[in-house]
Amino acid sequence: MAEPVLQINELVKNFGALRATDGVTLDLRPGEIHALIGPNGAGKSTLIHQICGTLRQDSGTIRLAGVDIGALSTADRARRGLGRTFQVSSLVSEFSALRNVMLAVQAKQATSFGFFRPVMRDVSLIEPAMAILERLGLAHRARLPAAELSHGERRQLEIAITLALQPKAFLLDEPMAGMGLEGSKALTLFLDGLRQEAPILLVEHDMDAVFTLADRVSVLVYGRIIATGTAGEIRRDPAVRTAYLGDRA
Ligand SMILES: Nc1ncnc2c1ncn2[C@@H]1O[C@H](COP(=O)(O)OP(=O)(O)OP(=O)(O)O)[C@@H](O)[C@H]1O
Repeated sequence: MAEPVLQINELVKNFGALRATDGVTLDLRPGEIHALIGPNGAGKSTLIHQICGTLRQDSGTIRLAGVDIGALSTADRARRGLGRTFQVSSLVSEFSALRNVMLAVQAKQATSFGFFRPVMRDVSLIEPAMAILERLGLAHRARLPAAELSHGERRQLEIAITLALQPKAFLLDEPMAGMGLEGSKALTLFLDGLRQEAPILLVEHDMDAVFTLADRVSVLVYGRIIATGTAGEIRRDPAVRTAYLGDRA
């Protein structure tokens, strides 16, 4: 079996007496979408925060492409190839959609080549940034300030920015939230192709998207993974049905 791109081992995080993640072990293999589901308060966000470094784990390890990143800053983890979208927007709202993506393209070039140039004067950033906006169906909105985009378009723009950074693994935290039916369908189709570029750890409440996309699903309940398997296996798992899915399976 291929080496995992991301390997999380026995991760623990306590908030006082509450154990929010309780020995979580999971991996992300090349080319896959691994969905993480579970009820509200199960510890999904806490886990994502630990992987990307905004929260430090109490114990356990996080390896990206074989390297232990568990003690690195958030920025260093991103530089090493952890591509994360946030539940809370990371866009510069007064900048155009295009300029937001150009900044990300430039940030990637700067880590690769070690220098910065003024963004808007750098025409070499426009073409790759426009190509990414086109892939997300946002090219026609390129010149609008991010603040004027719809909620769904801003979520897509965040993915565009993450894509521009050419990560080794994507961490997508509820990308379908607030997207509407058509938006969710389009994003599902897009994510289906995105896994070829880098594997995706997908935290998502939209079960249609999860069961359509995920190669594997892990179910987190009270900070522990109670099952990992294919969509079919998870749907049939009696413990999962009791703890979470019920008649949604
Ligand atoms: N900073 C914090 N301090 C104290 N408790 C926290 C903190 N962050 C999260 N928790 C608690 O940890 C548990 C896990 O919360 P978390 O937000 O990770 O769950 P979640 O699965 O992401 O939920 P949701 O699906 O609602 O986003 C909850 O009981 C929550 O109240």
